[in-house]
Amino acid sequence: MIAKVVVDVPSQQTDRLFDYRVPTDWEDVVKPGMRVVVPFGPRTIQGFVIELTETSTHQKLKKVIDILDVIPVLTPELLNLGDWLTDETLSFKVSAYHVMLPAALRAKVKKEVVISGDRGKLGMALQALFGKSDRISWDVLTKEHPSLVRSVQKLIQHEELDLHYIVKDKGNKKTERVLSLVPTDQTLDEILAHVSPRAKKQQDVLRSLFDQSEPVKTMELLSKLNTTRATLTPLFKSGLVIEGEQEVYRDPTGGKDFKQTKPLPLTDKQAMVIAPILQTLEDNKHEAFLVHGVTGSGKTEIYLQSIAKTLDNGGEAIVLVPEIALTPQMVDRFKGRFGSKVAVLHSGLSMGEKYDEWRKIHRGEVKVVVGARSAIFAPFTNLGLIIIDEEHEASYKQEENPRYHARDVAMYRGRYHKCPVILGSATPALESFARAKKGVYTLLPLSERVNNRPMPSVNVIDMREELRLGNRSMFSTVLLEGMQERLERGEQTVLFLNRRGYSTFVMCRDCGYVATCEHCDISLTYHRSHNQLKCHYCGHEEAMPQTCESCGSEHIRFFGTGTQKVEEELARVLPEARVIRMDVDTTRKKGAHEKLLTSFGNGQADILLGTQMIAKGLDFPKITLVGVLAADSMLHIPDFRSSERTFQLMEQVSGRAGRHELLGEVIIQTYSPEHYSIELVKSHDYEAYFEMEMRQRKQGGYPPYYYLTLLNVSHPEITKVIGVTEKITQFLKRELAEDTVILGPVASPIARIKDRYRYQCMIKYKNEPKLVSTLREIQQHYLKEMNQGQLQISIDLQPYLFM
Ligand SMILES: Nc1ncnc2c1ncn2[C@@H]1O[C@H](COP(=O)(O)OP(=O)(O)OP(=O)(O)O)[C@@H](O)[C@H]1O
Ligand SMILES: [Zn+2]
Ligand SMILES: [Zn+2]
Repeated sequence: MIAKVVVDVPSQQTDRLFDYRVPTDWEDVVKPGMRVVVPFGPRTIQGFVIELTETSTHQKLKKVIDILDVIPVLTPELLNLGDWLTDETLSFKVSAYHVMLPAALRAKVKKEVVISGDRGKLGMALQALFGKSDRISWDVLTKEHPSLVRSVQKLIQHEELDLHYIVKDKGNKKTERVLSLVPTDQTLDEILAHVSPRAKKQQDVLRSLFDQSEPVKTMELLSKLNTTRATLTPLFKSGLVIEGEQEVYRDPTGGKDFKQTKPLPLTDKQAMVIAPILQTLEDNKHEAFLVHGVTGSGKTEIYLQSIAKTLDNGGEAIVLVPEIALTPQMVDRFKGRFGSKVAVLHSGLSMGEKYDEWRKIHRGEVKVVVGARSAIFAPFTNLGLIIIDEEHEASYKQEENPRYHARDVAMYRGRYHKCPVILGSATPALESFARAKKGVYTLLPLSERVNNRPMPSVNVIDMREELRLGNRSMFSTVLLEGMQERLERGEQTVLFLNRRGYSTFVMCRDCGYVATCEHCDISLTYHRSHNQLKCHYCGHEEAMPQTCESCGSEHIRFFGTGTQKVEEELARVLPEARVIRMDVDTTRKKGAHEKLLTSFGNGQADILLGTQMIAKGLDFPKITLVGVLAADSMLHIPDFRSSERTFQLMEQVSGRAGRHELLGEVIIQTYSPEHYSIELVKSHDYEAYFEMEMRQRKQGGYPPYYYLTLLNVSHPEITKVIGVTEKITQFLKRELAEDTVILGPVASPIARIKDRYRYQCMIKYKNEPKLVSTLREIQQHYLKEMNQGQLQISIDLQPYLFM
């Protein structure tokens, strides 16, 4: 038997299948989707078995050296998906498979086969191999007793044996020690007779264990009986008690209890929206829905009840939430409804915790996954529903290879499993809403808040006018009065500072010199806590200069507004207000995010001040005022989506106000009050915004009217970068269709990062059948230079970042 293997070397030359002979003993063991170890040149490396065949066109095949899994880590569906992903994103096959798996599986792992059931079921040969021990090394098994692997695999499937991973790094599974009596048919009195009647504690241990059918945690028993390990030693010696290890799942929610919630009776509007979704679940068919529901319209309850129906049908569900919105409050809503059937995957988990969550999915122990982007690859085999909340979020696009969008993967899996995909948002991506209008997605509008609670009123303040009236503070008069009022009434304020593209840079007031990073063409950010300047691209740090580097003036100051500065200003103008600040600096510690939010929810603060991370998911009844400082800071980023992002963010932030009984008010401070992306937030009119923005996109030739591809070239030498980009542009112009637009070569908006110059070229097209093959040709042409030299060419077929 021949295994066709993708080896773990992400490069162009190795991006194909290699044939290896499967040792006869393992012909029944090896399955597609398993990881194996194979010889490759002088080394041995990991690989994925993709296919098994009987024949090979090659003579003299090398053999598979080791197998790393007993149950394939990639299902047949995921193997196909990997193929598709490779084509869609022009990435290497092995990168596509790796993105679907937890990082812990990449680490070098020692494994042990451990007896978890009845020793008697093992058969003679295995019993002999285990001897008195309850475990054997996987290496010893596969290297010295390859013929026993098949029976071990079967026994693992029947849960008589278990495979334990001993990872040296953090991906380790946690185990705890457990005690049990050595099986015997003696009565309790007979067992007790083995120890001295004066050894009370030993007797207590035996008595406690006698009543138990399951092993008991050592630590718990010792503390319950108020004794120490010394008590156990004679019991081990006399062979009455044995100690083993049992896997404990690390609990990413910290062992917190969840209040069980019941489905709410749906409002009429919610009922209308959920009906067609339930129907497709009933019919087992694929359909894509776009739930366009204003903030606070009860989208989450619709998700919850759709999931409940899916589980009733025996299916599984994936819920994607943007990383930033994967707040404890959000997770609680799913755990509260579905309890231990829910696994949670997000970047805050350690490698080991992620691995544990993934294993629960792989073993079918959970039915629902709530997670960020990569949770879309959850290895469910009976997927019944996929939900993407806040579907407009840019974080659903991965910005490294494979550069996939989770929405596309969701549609692929939805078609494969014949199940519905729900996209939900108050402010859908322009592309999605356009598709819904064309009927590609079924549009389900929810235009009112639950129980007809009004949308918050929005007041746009022109900060230029404030300045003219002599107000130099960062708070407009209206906002300051608004916050004062909330303080008096015991209500809460959320202050949002839009930091994207607007950092605290250092500038000389005399000559206008701006401190920039010496490796990157980007201004340095001032960090007050260490009085330091930091580059957010390469991490370079330097001390805050005393004098201007360019003219020597001492009038060098930092500009712009950071959360710390706002906090200081608040302390000055509203000294009695209790403020919680949430930004990268205050939430770095694990659990800090949750702590801050909980104390705000408990009313321990009057003002919550923060960046993007407070824009979503907050649902607190006492928030009646939302203030936005510098709404337009993002508008000037050179990106055709900057206006769309501004509108989406303003709507999201506004949505935090007045979600319950109390009325909400929003105050937006801006220097561009007339811009439609800010103006239209006043009326919360998404459709009007959509029409305006679509006109702009049509004019500029941007999505959804055109498709885009972005090619980025970088190298330490500028002449090299320009030369290569120029050649590529010429080639593209020759090869691609007449009406395809090719822009470039131009310097990237950030023209240098980490001492590498960056140039780009953009392709705009409507229909370009030759695109992928042409791009592959370019990759092939520069193959050697990219592998051996300093040249990098990255290709993004669906760019979201233009820096
Ligand atoms: N049928 C219902 N009956 C009573 N209350 C409901 C119902 N559905 C939802 N709610 C409540 O209304 C509030 C808003 O609902 P939810 O958070 O689901 O809205 P959403 O559309 O997801 O909002 P956002 O997009 O702003 O996050 C919540 O407090 C929720 O508990
Ligand atoms: Zn830098
Ligand atoms: Zn100067």
